[in-house]
Amino acid sequence: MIRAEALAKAYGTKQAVDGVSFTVQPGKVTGFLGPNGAGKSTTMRMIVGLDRPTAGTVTVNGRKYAEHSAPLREVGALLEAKSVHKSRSARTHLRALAATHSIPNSRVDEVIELTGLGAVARKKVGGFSLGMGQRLGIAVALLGDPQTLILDEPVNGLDPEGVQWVRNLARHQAAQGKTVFISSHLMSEMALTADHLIVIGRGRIIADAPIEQIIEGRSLPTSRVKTDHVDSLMNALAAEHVQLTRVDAETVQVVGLDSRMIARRALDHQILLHELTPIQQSLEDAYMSLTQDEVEYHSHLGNELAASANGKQGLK
Ligand SMILES: Nc1ncnc2c1ncn2[C@@H]1O[C@H](COP(=O)(O)OP(=O)(O)OP(=O)(O)O)[C@@H](O)[C@H]1O
Repeated sequence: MIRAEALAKAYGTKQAVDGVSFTVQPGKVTGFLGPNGAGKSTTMRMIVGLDRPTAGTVTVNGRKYAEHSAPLREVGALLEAKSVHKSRSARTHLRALAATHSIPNSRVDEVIELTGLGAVARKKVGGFSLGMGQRLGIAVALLGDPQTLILDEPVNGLDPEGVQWVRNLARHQAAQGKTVFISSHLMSEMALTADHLIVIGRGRIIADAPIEQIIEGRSLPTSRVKTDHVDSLMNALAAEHVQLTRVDAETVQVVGLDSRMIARRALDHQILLHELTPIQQSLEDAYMSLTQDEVEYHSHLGNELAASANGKQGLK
């Protein structure tokens, strides 16, 4: 279990992490999401003692990272900054790390196998692709068979097979009762991987809940309705909290009314509907709506693309 209490980090006048409190529970995959510069890496670095908090505390299984006698056996971490001698082979690197924690060479062979590095384990790390480097980072994280796994953007640079492999690995570790904390920009990936989400924006927690709750909590009911009497239907449904968009001559998208209420209003006004389809919001939509005020650098083009993608989704 990871517990942060009023954890904060300032770089000069920049408040990178602004007093966050959260708990990451064992037996689950917890996703750590947030826009660029939100404070994810800084938080993760503080968990493993690579950055010193300016205020607050963070513990892993009740102790600060540095207070664990064999940290590699307690916490395995893949963080963005890697310190690997480029002229060493992956195997030598892993063996050197294992030796510092009295981890047997047989475990080195196991993690090489587990991370699919078998074919390149004797090659120099300097020549590794980004994906191979990520796999080596994950092999290091797994070396001590730790109770807690912290992975910062683990799918960066991985091909689809690699992405699926990370997902299975995370789920498998959580199923064994381990604490798994993963940061990612890929909402769609988190939807498939995480049980619980902590969302951070500008150094503050903006959501901390099971994944379904985040999707449901942020989404207004949305439906696609077809009728031969679009104008009459739009008049019948019009209200301050309801958004109506005419999609084509017979289709309206309705946001802010559930489908039961739409059917009731149509019946009251004697309007025949020939389609009424509730549309599920994606995690991506929920995330965009949560973080829209928290992004450090807004991209207008990005927002327009997202809006048009959302519109398209509603029409599928
Ligand atoms: N060493 C540093 N010195 C100064 N500012 C820093 C340093 N490290 C991070 N920051 C700033 O702190 C804020 C949080 O950065 P951090 O890397 O933790 O965010 P992040 O959520 O991991 O972002 P990304 O997804 O882009 O990696 C950013 O504004 C960043 O510019």
